[in-house]
Amino acid sequence: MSHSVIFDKVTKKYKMYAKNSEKLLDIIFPDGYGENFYALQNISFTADQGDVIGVIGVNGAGKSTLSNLITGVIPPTSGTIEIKGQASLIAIASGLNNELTGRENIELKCLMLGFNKKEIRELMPEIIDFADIGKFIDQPVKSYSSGMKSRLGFAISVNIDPDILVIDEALSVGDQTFTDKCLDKMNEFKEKGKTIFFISHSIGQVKKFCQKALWLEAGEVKAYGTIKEIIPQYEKFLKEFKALSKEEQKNFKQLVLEKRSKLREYESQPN
Ligand SMILES: Nc1ncnc2c1ncn2[C@@H]1O[C@H](COP(=O)(O)OP(=O)(O)OP(=O)(O)O)[C@@H](O)[C@H]1O
Repeated sequence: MSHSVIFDKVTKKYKMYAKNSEKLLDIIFPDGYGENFYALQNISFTADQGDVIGVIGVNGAGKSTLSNLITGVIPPTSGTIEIKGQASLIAIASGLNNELTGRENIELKCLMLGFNKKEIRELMPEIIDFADIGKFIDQPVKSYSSGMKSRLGFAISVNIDPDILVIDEALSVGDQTFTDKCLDKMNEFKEKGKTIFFISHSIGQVKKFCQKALWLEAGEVKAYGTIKEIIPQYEKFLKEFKALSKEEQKNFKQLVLEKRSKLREYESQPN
């Protein structure tokens, strides 16, 4: 069966409250309290079978929100997400229960994905071998380093053979040997025609691994196309962005949001 991911005008809104009491008041008087914050706004794109897409954008652009939406960890506020095939998220500590051991987490995730006990017994050694975290596999996840969590998350996700794989910064932690092992596995997936979303701050890795790029900026799609089209534009942007002071970088997102809101106001005015 072929698989794809279709986002149609997807928005994820969060409410921000200055005080906890405002949060309570908002339950009693909906929309009277708190400030709307759009982590993603009006996102539309299609990813087909075999697409390997690098999701790029500066801190806070909305990359992790997008990966959580694709994998169903969070629901959209509005718009529709159509996922054909089984998506699996690889993110540091994603879906791992801190109180359970590594082994128990493997069982839990596999059960949630519909595997039976026999299938889990067969998968278990492969996953443990890939994670390669030694005796820690029988320790609670709360005692793991972020590298170990990433190893376990990656090992579970790739060994359950999903159709759609979302890799959220998994390769930014861990040693080179593990990174190489992950890249090998990802290349294997690529050859099998899986759909892969690769969320990364490393332009080098995106260029090496992906054919397409989805550039998010302040919660919207700035551009979506081939690596050849998008990366030179993004590199130009990043060069200027990095030349800003930390304070200016922080203000940048606000400036983009203000400009966008002004443009929308202008567009909605009658001629
Ligand atoms: N649960 C939440 N409540 C409120 N705001 C949130 C929540 N989750 C994310 N956000 C906000 O949404 C925006 C997008 O966050 P997201 O983590 O998706 O960005 P990102 O591109 O993955 O950033 P980074 O590269 O730093 O990981 C940020 O401004 C973040 O503060």
